[in-house]
Amino acid sequence: MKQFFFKFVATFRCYSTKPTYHSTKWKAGSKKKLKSRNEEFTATTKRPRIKWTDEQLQVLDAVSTGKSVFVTGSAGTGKTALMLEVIRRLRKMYGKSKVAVTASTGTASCALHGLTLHCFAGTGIGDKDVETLLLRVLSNRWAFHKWEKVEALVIDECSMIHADYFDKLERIARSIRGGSKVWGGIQLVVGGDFFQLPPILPKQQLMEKEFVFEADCWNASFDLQIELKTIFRQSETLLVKLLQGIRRGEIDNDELKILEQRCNSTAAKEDTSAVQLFPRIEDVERVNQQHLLSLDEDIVTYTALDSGEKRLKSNLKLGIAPDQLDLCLGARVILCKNLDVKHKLVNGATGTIIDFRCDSDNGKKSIDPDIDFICESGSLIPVVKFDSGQELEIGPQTWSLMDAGKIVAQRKQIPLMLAWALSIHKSQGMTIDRLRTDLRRAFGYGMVYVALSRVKTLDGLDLIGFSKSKIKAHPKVLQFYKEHFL
Ligand SMILES: Nc1ncnc2c1ncn2[C@@H]1O[C@H](COP(=O)(O)OP(=O)(O)OP(=O)(O)O)[C@@H](O)[C@H]1O
Repeated sequence: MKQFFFKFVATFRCYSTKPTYHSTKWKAGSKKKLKSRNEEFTATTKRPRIKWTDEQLQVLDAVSTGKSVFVTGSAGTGKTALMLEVIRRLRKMYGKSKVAVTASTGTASCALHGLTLHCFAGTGIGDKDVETLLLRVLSNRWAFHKWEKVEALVIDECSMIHADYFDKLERIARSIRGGSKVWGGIQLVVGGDFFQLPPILPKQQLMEKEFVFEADCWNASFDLQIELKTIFRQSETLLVKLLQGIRRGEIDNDELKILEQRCNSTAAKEDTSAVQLFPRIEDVERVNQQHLLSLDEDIVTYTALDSGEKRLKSNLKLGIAPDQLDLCLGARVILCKNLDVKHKLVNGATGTIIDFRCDSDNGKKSIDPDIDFICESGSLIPVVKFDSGQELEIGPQTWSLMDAGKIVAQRKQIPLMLAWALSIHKSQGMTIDRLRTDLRRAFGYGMVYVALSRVKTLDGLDLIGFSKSKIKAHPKVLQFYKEHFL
């Protein structure tokens, strides 16, 4: 039986940028000598310099003076970029171990190198009453200790958190830490846009309160609630205006005509480099599998290698490298880890598999030896030609769940995913150059806005199954923004 020996792998610190898709077509050509191995790239990772806007500076100042802040804003206003700076400053203020970095989803928590909120809280999915959840935390030394000592709690993508769960966490924090202060005195920094995807409620669970801003403790939780207004992802005035209308569920006939012109363009249909977004995961898997099989090449399978504390391993499955990855020559892929920010080899960079190399081909073993356990077809390392032009062997990478500066669980896998299609849920937070989205099965609020707000230009957008009725903003969300930010 293959055995996995836990081995510490020095994980490099990457500045996590939001994924950006590049849609330049891969042109087949002569295979150039590979420029570098992954390891050589890791040293060059740098934090990009950002000139913060006045609104962003207001947030940073408030955070630096110990205030609790809620930051909202349209897609692409820099909420996550700001969160990364907030985290850096909080860590300077309190020390790394006293700042908990979390998000509502696995993907969002990975972008911040944090944990999911549920994982941090130690509550499980949080569906029990608060007394039961509190007992659960009290009997979990790890979780209890964290609640006791944390000074600042960062929560990103809060639009997907239930009001009820937020209230329960506040009660837990107060009970464990004592005193009468809201959240037991923890400084909160929460980010998200309620016009994007809402919380997913179990079918049988029709709750009176749904959005986290309806939580009883919401207003008392913050010293400052602020909406960022400057949009960075798009610069075309027309597109910005269009997206603002879609966000609020109101578009006029002229805007509708512009969107109808983006429907089913033949050029886009033929552009295989465009990323396809679907509301449902079944469609994503179907399209990716169809494309993979249509290439009629040998499939090479990679299975993730997990280690660490058992109760945390399930978190490794959320939003990062897949459990199983099937690749073949010609497969369209995206990177799901930052390898080198400076050279644009970042989470979300797209490319095509052009080769598989056996690690012993070049006479010396230089890629992680765990490739033997990950690759079922004999230590084959995929070679990707990125749309930016670079060719690179992609060896296994390590994802670590960190808590208070310590590694608590790890996954090793090839940092790639199939990229012909993605779910709209997965795309929240991404920037995509060339996008095709099939909205026929779109459901609920915010979905059309999330899908369309990924593109940077109107030219990069192709729509299928679009109709005005799919553009919907939740009345409670409209009311919340009217009360707080207009
Ligand atoms: N002050 C700034 N100046 C220039 N660019 C900025 C600034 N703030 C953020 N950005 C850039 O804007 C882009 C969008 O930022 P980011 O992804 O953080 O937005 P977001 O509000 O989190 O979007 P979404 O709601 O879709 O997740 C990123 O490329 C980011 O680096």
